[in-house]
Amino acid sequence: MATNSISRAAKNPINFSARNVESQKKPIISRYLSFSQSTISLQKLSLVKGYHISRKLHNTAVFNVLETVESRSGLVSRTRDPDNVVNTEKPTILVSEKLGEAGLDLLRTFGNVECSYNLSPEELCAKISLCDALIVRSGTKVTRQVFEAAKGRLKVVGRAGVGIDNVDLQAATEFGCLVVNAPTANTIAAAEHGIALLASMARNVAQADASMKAGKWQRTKYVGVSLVGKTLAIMGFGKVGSEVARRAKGLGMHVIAHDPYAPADRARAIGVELVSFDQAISTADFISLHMPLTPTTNKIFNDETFSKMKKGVRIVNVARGGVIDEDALVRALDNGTVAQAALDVFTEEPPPNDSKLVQHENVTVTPHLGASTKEAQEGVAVEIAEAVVGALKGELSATAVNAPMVPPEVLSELAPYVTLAEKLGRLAVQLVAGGSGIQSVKVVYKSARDPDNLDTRLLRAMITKGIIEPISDSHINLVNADFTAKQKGLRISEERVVADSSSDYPIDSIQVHVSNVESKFASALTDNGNISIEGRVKYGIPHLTCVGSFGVDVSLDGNLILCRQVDQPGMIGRVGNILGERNVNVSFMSVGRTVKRTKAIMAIGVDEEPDKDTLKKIGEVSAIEEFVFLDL
Ligand SMILES: NC(=O)c1ccc[n+]([C@@H]2O[C@H](COP(=O)([O-])OP(=O)(O)OC[C@H]3O[C@@H](n4cnc5c(N)ncnc54)[C@H](O)[C@@H]3O)[C@@H](O)[C@H]2O)c1
Ligand SMILES: O=C(O)[C@H](O)COP(=O)(O)O
Repeated sequence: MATNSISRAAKNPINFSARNVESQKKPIISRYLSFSQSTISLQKLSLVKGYHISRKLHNTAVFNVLETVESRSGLVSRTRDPDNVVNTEKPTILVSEKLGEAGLDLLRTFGNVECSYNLSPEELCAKISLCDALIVRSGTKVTRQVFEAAKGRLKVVGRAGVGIDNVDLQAATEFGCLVVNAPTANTIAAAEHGIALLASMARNVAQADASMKAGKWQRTKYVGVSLVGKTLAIMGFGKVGSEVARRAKGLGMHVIAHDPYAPADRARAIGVELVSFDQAISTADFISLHMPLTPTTNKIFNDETFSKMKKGVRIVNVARGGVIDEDALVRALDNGTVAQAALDVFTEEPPPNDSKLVQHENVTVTPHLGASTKEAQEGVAVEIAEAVVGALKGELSATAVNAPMVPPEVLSELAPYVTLAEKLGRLAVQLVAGGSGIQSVKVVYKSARDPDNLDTRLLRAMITKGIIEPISDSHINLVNADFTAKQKGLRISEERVVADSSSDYPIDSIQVHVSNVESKFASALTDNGNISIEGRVKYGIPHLTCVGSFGVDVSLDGNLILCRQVDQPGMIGRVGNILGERNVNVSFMSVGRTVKRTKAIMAIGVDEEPDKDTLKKIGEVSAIEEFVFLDL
């Protein structure tokens, strides 16, 4: 087989810096975000045509160039010159929450900076149509109404911090507004706050302080517990979680962690054992939460999971309030399952004044202060100022969270392959067994095209998106895919296999191989121990064509059940009946086998998600040896 290797491990990722991209294909976004002070007048003339970009709904992540926007003369704000001779045209940057001085200074070198804090939603909407950029923290809600009120002028929203849950990303993208964040500068601050809460909770510092200020001297009431020798479970072993682990080890704690997607060797390197969710919560004396808020982690700490914890466990949360069912936590505190909790984040911020959780005597609270150190705020301010200025200049940003930058002609040809790529990524990650930790993914494109005539950056980004988004709150696109993969220790390499078919079509097939992991569905593993899947586009529709060593042919739409069974008559009917009886509509079925009457794989597309009982019934069919349900 002839191979033309274009391997690009994340060690040497595609450089999306502006300089590099300039020499490749000029990104569309720079055509309308370009904003250089020296050449602004010429640019203004050349910017009479820009592009309005929208993101397709429903997870496809295909970004469409919708329409050209006739005139963008509103791109430039006018500042009155003191002598009233010339108009110095500079972008206007609205900063709606406190930002470090170093960041403000940097912004002032480039634009007119207006700092207006505590704006009501109406006041923000009234101002925004005069602004080219908006910088916020977690306290400003950047809603669809804000983008509507901007009337096309707002070009970039900068989130001075990690979480972008206060920005309506869908609306931002629809309105052609870039959103950038500052994901790394507050990691240490958040980790230090976690440790501060851990230690002060264990020694009742806040309660004892309040008691003394109330004129009491209660030495026996506030006897604490020691940290040394205790087991701490870190839930979410990412940037903040691993820094908390390092510090807790320094305090003499035994640290374990649960993170289904973290590489075991990164944990081992700092002496932390990765364990299952149940093992972590049932053996820990202290639990510290550092996972993102995603549909999977929403209220993951609830009545059921609290009941599995060691009686008297102590919990710290500096991640997001929504990962805890707060009513269940109050119950667990009341019945003594949880001895104490220390919380920096809440489902609703600020929480209501009469919140039972906040008022609970065994709870220590801080008002979302994790990132609030002078150092972190300066760092975040500079990180976000650089990103916003870069975006206003038309440069690509490594921390963009919603930037579609694909030339329209490339996009229209690749669109179905883009969908295929993301779905293969989503499928691959769902086939990985919890605890395995993905480190290395190889993507193989079979194509008759000359490599120079096939730009796979978007496909690679979408595979990365498919792999990372189900397990993280990161938003992946062409700009930030490599950056995010690298941050998560995920190496993605690409290889080209030359096909002898027609080069009218860009790609014959895409294979995704995940190395050295265990699989929830053993049949997805090939002889070399990798999870391997392959897909193709047929009549414009993405299809799954291979799972492990088994050929199948199902369109990738809705949900998928994969079953391995003894190859014998009647299997399709039996499984089909179970689904039919429970009103689950089968959209397609395909059976693949290696040798007749031995083993076969059945791939079943279903419109609805079958309930647990239905899946159990499928598992009970005697000839079925294993099965897995996959959400596409
Ligand atoms: N309180 C604050 O001021 C503050 C400051 C910074 C970050 N944060 C929050 O802390 C959290 C972690 O931030 P980070 O920068 O370390 O992010 P990160 O992306 O580096 O780490 C998150 C980790 O959680 C893991 N994860 C995903 N799903 C999981 C699951 N179901 N179970 C266990 N682990 C899972 C991911 O694999 C990843 O390793 C985020 O929610 C962030 O918003 C809060
Ligand atoms: O997501 C973050 O970066 C933290 O939660 C900090 O938020 P803040 O900028 O509002 O302090």
